[in-house]
Amino acid sequence: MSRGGAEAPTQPVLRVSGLGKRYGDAWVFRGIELQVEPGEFVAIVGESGVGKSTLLNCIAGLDRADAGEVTLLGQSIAQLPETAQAHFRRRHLGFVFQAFHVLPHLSVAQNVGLPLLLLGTPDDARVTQALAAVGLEGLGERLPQQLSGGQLQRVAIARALIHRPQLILADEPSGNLDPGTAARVMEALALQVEQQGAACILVTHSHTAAQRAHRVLRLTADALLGE
Ligand SMILES: Nc1ncnc2c1ncn2[C@@H]1O[C@H](COP(=O)(O)OP(=O)(O)OP(=O)(O)O)[C@@H](O)[C@H]1O
Repeated sequence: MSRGGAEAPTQPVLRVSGLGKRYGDAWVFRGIELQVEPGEFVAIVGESGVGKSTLLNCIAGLDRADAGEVTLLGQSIAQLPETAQAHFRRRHLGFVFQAFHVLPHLSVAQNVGLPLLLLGTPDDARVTQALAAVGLEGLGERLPQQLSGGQLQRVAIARALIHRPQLILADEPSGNLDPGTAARVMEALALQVEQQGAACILVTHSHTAAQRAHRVLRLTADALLGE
């Protein structure tokens, strides 16, 4: 809190303006506007194929938008040199992919600890904590092939949260999970939002998962509409 009674203005974690993506002449979406504040949990829903994963990928810079701008923590990402973009993403973003992208030759603990290692701040105690938070205590020494699909999904979530990113992008993180495990995974995401003040954008088909969010937005070809 600032002195003199006035609250310091908070900067949005994410601002998306006029965002568009096309393949050839066909636009997947365009004119997308979105602002997400620290501590906000936003769910994005919409029909299959409407472009939810593509939107998330454009926000993360994993896919190049064809129109508009993405501003993360006040920084227009496209204006940074490529290596600075990669570092910025590594530091501030946590991404849970639909396909887990777990590295097969690293142990579960090494996979989860990788973001910290890449940032030059390895921390085994935090890895142990992160595994426990998603119900994988004691499984750190295993290889990914020795885990079930639902357990792998939780490895991906622990890895996305371990460096306490300011923006978490989660693409169907509870898609392959039984209802109990899905609830636990959503709890881990919600905790990160509440306790660390992170912002989270969740793409989901699950009504139950969307209920955890503060705002539910429906993606159409030319807007994100409040539900
Ligand atoms: N490389 C590509 N070339 C052409 N079209 C593509 C390509 N990749 C994706 N698309 C199209 O872009 C659209 C958006 O796909 P996307 O995966 O973002 O949708 P989604 O809303 O996440 O779908 P789902 O809910 O089924 O996961 C789809 O219609 C898809 O066919």
